[in-house]
Amino acid sequence: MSARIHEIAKQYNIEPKEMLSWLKQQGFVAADTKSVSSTVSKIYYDEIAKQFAKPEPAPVEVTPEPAAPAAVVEPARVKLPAGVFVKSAQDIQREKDEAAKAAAAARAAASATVVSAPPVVVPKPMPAPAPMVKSAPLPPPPVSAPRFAPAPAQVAKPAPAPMMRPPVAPAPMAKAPVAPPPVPAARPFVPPPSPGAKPTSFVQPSPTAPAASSMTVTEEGGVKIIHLKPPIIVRDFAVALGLKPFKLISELMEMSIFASMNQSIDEAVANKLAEKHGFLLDIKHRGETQAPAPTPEKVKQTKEEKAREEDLKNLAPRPPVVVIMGHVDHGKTSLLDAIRKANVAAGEAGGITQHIGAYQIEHNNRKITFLDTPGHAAFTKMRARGASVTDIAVLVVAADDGFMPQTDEALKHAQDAKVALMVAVNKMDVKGANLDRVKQQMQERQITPEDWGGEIVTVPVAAIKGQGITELLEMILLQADVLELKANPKAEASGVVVESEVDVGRGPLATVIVQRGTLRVGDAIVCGPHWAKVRAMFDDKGQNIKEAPPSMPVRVIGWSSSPDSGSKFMAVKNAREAENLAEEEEHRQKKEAVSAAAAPKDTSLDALFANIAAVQAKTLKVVLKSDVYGSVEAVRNVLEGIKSAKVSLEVVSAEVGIITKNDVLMAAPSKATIIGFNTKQENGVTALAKHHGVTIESFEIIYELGDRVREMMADLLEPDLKENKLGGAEVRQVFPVAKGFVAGCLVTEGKVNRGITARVRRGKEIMFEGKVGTLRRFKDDANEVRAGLECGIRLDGYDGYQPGDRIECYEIQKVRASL
Ligand SMILES: Nc1nc2c(ncn2[C@@H]2O[C@H](COP(=O)(O)OP(=O)(O)OP(=O)(O)O)[C@@H](O)[C@H]2O)c(=O)[nH]1
Repeated sequence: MSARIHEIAKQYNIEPKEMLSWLKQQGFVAADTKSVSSTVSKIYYDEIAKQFAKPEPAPVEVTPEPAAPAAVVEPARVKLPAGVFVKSAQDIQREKDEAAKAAAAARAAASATVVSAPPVVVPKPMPAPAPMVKSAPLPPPPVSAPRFAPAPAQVAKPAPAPMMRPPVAPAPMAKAPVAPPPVPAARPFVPPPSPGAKPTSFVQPSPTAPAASSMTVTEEGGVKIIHLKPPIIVRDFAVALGLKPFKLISELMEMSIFASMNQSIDEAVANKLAEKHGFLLDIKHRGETQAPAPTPEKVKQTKEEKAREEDLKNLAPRPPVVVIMGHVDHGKTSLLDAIRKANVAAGEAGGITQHIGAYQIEHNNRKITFLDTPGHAAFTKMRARGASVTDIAVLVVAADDGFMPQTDEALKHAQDAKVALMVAVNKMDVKGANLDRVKQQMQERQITPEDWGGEIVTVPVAAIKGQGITELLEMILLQADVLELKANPKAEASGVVVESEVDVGRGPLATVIVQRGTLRVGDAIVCGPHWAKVRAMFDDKGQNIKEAPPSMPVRVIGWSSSPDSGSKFMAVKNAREAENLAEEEEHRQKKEAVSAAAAPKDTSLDALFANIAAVQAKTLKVVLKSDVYGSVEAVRNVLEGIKSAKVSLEVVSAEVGIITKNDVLMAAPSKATIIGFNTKQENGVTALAKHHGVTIESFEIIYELGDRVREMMADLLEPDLKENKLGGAEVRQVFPVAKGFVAGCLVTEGKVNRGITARVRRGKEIMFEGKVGTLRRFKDDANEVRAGLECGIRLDGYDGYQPGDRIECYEIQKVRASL
């Protein structure tokens, strides 16, 4: 609703032009307004009233009411100039309602700051506003509406509601409880066009509202942060909070804070509101340098710090994870078996032992986890992937053999991995067992046994007889105590994949060891480019379990594909997130592979020749299949260990599973050999392989596999020729015969055969090489003449024998070339 300028001017007895120019000056009408018939928005009525109302008693009177806060202007009690303004009954009712609402709000404002309000408010029109303190004891009287009530009839619905003013704003009409400072009537009203200065503007945006503030909202680690600089303007703040400004205003009112859309609120209030709506405030004051936005690393670091703090609160002891390493045949497997048999965890007896890559036993009511893939291949592979699942390494040394090359290798791996080391001297029962010699060797390697003044716990055992097992386990537990192994079982699960395989019925399976948190059926986990929704979990006895706490090895079902042993896994929010993360990782790996392939190549001549040589070099191509992922890795390691300058080895594929017809079809074009390790063949594979000329070799012992592959590689080379001496004879006489001459000889070594290759040697010089065409014993032909006997020998095509010559008989053997 609005009134025309001349009408307003008339009301205040002011020249319309004067009124127009003042309105323009205040920005209440457009600067180019020329006509006094133009209208003025009712939102300015209050300001106009403040400026032009006379100090004399107003034509509007509000009957004072004893309950001051309810200083509601009863329209019925307002004396209106007769005949000027006509209101319908509904209008009056509405005005009543609105007035009541405003009064209620005003009461709330007053009650927030005032204990008892003065009983009466006489809304005398004050010529100029006496700025009210924030704790204005009285709600502002409904001045503006009654003032404009006499406005011309075309103001169909005059601004009726006596709006309460925000306590922070000047309360122009409210009588101060003490004495309102006398204000000169003509004092010009200088309302800053700023929003906060317009007491009634809190429900109407001011035309001169400040430009949109620089509030920005960011999200870091799931927390929404509003970055802003004061002043905190209600409207902008509402936008940042995602609220309608009116909603925020009403929330402010609930807090007894009355602010218009364009007013500012203080930081404490903003903080409370932000908190209520789940935001954090980042307030930058002037002069403060804007802190750089946190980097993803920073966010990650903060998250990790949080996780660490969380862990510290919930740390609980966890069982040690032990690996057994040592030289071949020193008894690693026997020791693992002995430990397992002797110490089945209570209540688990009767379960069927499953090889899942790790098992857990109980000793003295405490659990110990053993990785049951003996040897260091799996261990090193895990380390290569950055996984350090092992706490203690037990180095097995046979008491009769002592330290051997692989013992040293295993020792180096354990030391590199910085795991706690213990030595089990095995085979103490065999003849020739020498514990002291082993200890001596330990000392030489700077791993002095405890009882020799060093730090390395050394336990003599006889795995095959089960002797010393208890002591070994006790020592392991003692070592675990020293290490103070702890983990937070309450965290989200994370850990390491120990082994994986593909089961025909159940799909990919993987044994994992939880390192932190507890893994539960139903959890979603991600492991590099693989993910799983845990459908079921089994322990090493094949028993179904629902939860796996830290250090517990479990076989997990529900994988999208076979994860790599040694890779780390972690639980995430849900399957969708797991799948997304796995996809991202797959994409990243592919990209990495593509960019590596596209990397500039060495184009030097040397490189060119090296390439030509490489092309010419023979290559043995291998398609590898194995029962479990751990074995694939182990076999691959063995194969990669075969080095040759003459033949190279190319593993076309290395997968878990049985040998299938597909493998044959894949191997055929590249003439690859299929190598199976501990795995079977699909029906019909043999026939298909024969048809395509594909060789399949199966092994159960890894060293045999290595040897055979070496042979196959060597077979690709041209064989080496080796002379095999069969016999020798000395020429004593030369006899003429019909066709030439025969050498009369004494066989001095081996034997001489007819048809064999021989050479005639005179001193160091070879006179002739050819076949033995004639071999006679006396006058008879002979096939073979042995050492010590005389005979006649003639080589086809040669007659130049002389007494004293030597006839050497030999054969050329083809032997496999060496790599
Ligand atoms: N007398 C005796 N023989 C043992 C003992 N421990 C193991 N053996 C024998 O030593 C041989 C090798 O034992 P394994 O347990 O297979 O040794 P390993 O280190 O696992 O061997 P690889 O798996 O080939 O590396 C087997 O014939 C065992 O019977 C022991 O305490 N006393």
